[in-house]
Amino acid sequence: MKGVLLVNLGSPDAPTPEAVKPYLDEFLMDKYVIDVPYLLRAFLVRGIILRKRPEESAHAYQKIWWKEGSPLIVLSERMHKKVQPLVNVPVGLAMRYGSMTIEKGLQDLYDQGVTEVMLFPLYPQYAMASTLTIEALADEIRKKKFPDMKIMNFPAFYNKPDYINVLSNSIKEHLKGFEYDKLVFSYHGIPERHVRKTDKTKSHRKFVTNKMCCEAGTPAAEFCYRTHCYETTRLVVEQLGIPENKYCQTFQSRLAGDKWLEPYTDVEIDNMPAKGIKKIAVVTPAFVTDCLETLEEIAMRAKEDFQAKGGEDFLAIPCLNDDDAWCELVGNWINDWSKK
Ligand SMILES: C=CC1=C(C)c2cc3[nH]c(cc4nc(cc5[nH]c(cc1n2)c(C)c5CCC(=O)O)C(CCC(=O)O)=C4C)c(C)c3C=C
Ligand SMILES: [Fe+2]
Ligand SMILES: [Fe+2]
Repeated sequence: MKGVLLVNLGSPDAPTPEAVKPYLDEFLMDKYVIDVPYLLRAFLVRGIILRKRPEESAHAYQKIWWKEGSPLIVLSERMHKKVQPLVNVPVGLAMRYGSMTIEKGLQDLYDQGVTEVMLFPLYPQYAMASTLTIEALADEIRKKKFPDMKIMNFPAFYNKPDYINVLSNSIKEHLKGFEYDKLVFSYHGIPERHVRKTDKTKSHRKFVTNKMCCEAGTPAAEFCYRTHCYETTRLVVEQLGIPENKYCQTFQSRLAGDKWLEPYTDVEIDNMPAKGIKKIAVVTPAFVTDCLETLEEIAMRAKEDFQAKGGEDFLAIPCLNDDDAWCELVGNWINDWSKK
């Protein structure tokens, strides 16, 4: 029997330093996230980052936490609940980090008689810190615990016309009645090195801000997160007919240290009021679910910084979350696969 496992990133169990610390430890000790040799990673993460970060992150989580729990988990569960009745195969939900593990998700499907799983990372664009780490862990668990199970990885959907359609319609709906000088497409950042690592053609060398690093549709672009982001932006902008001077693309949530993809969201947004850009809307298409990075970093912190610099109107566009059209689309993709 076929079945599906939807996988999102995960959250700590509570917005406290005690709960955030082990969560961040699991997250940042992942070799696909901080991709340096184990001893150096342990020194960076446990010796430096985890000394202060759990306190700071817990404080940020407290600002966005809901009565029912982490927004990312609650919204993923709502989406899961809407998708299940639309399809004829069991659908599970798991998180890459935290207590809703991929192992439990696979076990649950296995117990229902599922032997063929479609693994569905809830990320439109491919990155080793998001998609690949899910695929690698699921395969590791399969080999150890479910050797007779088959796993098929649902590919990145950053340019699928039906996804672009749903995303564009959602953006259009949220922009209704909002006059803006600039629509900012802000994607989660990654170190530039990650793009080079996943490029099997090894043709990525220099990155020039705001210029493509590889051509969409070529082998170099197959696993290029940066080009996937540019493609999502290009296709949405094309569908909505947004002129070139009315939008820009940036990357958020960088950690100190390496060179991350540019331009940086915080720097760009801070500089906008001085350039006369006083009304902005921000959309975050690297996330299908609202989370710390959209609700706190963008809708709170970026907004405050923008207004402190003289910005007037700021609209944070919600992610697709449990939007009906989005859930229907995921249901359609599952049905297309399960009927094959
Ligand atoms: C080296 C560090 C990180 C990389 C690379 C990275 C890539 C990456 N992350 C997401 C999605 C999410 N990240 C979230 C939080 C978050 N991300 C990092 C670090 C890296 N992410 C940290 C340390 C944190 C924790 C919070 C903090 O301390 O600031 C979240 C939100 C989780 C939540 O509970 O709400 C998401 C979602 C993607 C898609 C990605 C690569 C493309
Ligand atoms: Fe992240
Ligand atoms: Fe590229």
